[in-house]
Amino acid sequence: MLEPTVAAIRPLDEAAMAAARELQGRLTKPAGSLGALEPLSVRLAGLAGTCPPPLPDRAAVAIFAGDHGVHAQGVTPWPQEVTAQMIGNFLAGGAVVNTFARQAGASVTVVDVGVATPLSVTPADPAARAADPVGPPVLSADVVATPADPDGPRLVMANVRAGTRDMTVTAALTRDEARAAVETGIRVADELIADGAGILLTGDMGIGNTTPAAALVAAFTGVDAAEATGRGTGVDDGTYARKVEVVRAALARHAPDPADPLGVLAAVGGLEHAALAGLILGAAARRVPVLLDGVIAVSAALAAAAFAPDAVDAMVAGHRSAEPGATAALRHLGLDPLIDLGLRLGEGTGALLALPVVTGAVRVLHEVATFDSAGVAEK
Ligand SMILES: Cc1cc2ncn([C@H]3O[C@H](COP(=O)(O)O)[C@@H](O)[C@H]3O)c2cc1C
Ligand SMILES: O=C(O)c1cccnc1
Repeated sequence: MLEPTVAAIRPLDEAAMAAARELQGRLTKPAGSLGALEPLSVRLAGLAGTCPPPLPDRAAVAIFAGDHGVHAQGVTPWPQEVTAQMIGNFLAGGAVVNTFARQAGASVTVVDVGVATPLSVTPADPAARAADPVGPPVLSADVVATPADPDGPRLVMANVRAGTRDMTVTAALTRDEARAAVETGIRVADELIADGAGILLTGDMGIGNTTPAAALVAAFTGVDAAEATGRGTGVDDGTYARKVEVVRAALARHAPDPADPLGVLAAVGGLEHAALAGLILGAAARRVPVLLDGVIAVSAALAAAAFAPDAVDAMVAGHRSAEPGATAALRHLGLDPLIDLGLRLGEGTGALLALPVVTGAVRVLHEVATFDSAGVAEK
């Protein structure tokens, strides 16, 4: 599934981009006055292969959740169980991502791709659902399916393994495990797009996951561990110094080759990072834009770009995370984030806040009058 998906990722459509540039020049506004929205609208036309491109409606955020063996190195103050507990919160609608998703009108799909704590949700079946109509929406499927409440958050059970191994001791994943996670992400993208999603948004949950994110950024961009590593959930000075050394030690142990993205993900990645790389590849192959969240997302985007350089054309950087590794990754990808609010939460929150900007960029091409049609004089 990985290889055909990578092979399906093609360059942007030049004719559609030329049409979008030409249309931008005829709309009733000074040329260039919409700043970054103009090249974004042109790129999305090139991605869709048509001008105007479809409105990015029926937005879907996919939150990939996983745990991390490197948690044992004391890289975060939070207990590992919080990953599973937050999944319960996502399904109950109580997390920040749920609030922003409701505001944006986006669906929320949580994917357990590698949580270590057994989830305290029972796989739903229609009979159980009917008996408990107000219980949390749960699914038992390794693909996205329609839950009893089609508008509520849903869970996809696709656990590859119960957390990664400690990357300072051994490779976090085998190549087969990394591939299984990437292919889960591709499948989730396929299912969400088949369900009608016009744009995918990346989300993540995994206590400790800013540490593998930093290692991925260093491996793919070549920046030093200190430049790639941030304070995550807010670690103290001692923990931060240890975290930098953990990233440095993992890179020294594995010497990951950036030309072998599956090898990098296996050595120092996380299951949610690998699945996010797959989601991005799946979206790019189907020529649907993917709106990136914070440092976990952009570290996964580096892997996706290493698999398929043209996948970058499908990526929109939602925001600039406060994590320094995010800035290093965005620079490497050549992406400018749409908003910069000092967020450092993850879950998909920054991507959701940026969604109206993307929609606005496209809606302009659909709705704004031309100088000709509106009878407005040109300069
Ligand atoms: C309550 C809570 C909710 C979160 N939502 C996202 N994260 C974010 O913080 C974690 C990464 O930070 P670190 O590497 O420092 O552990 C991930 O779970 C990420 O999704 C959360 C973290 C916590 C504690
Ligand atoms: O940038 C992020 O996504 C992020 C930052 C800190 C903690 N968790 C996620």
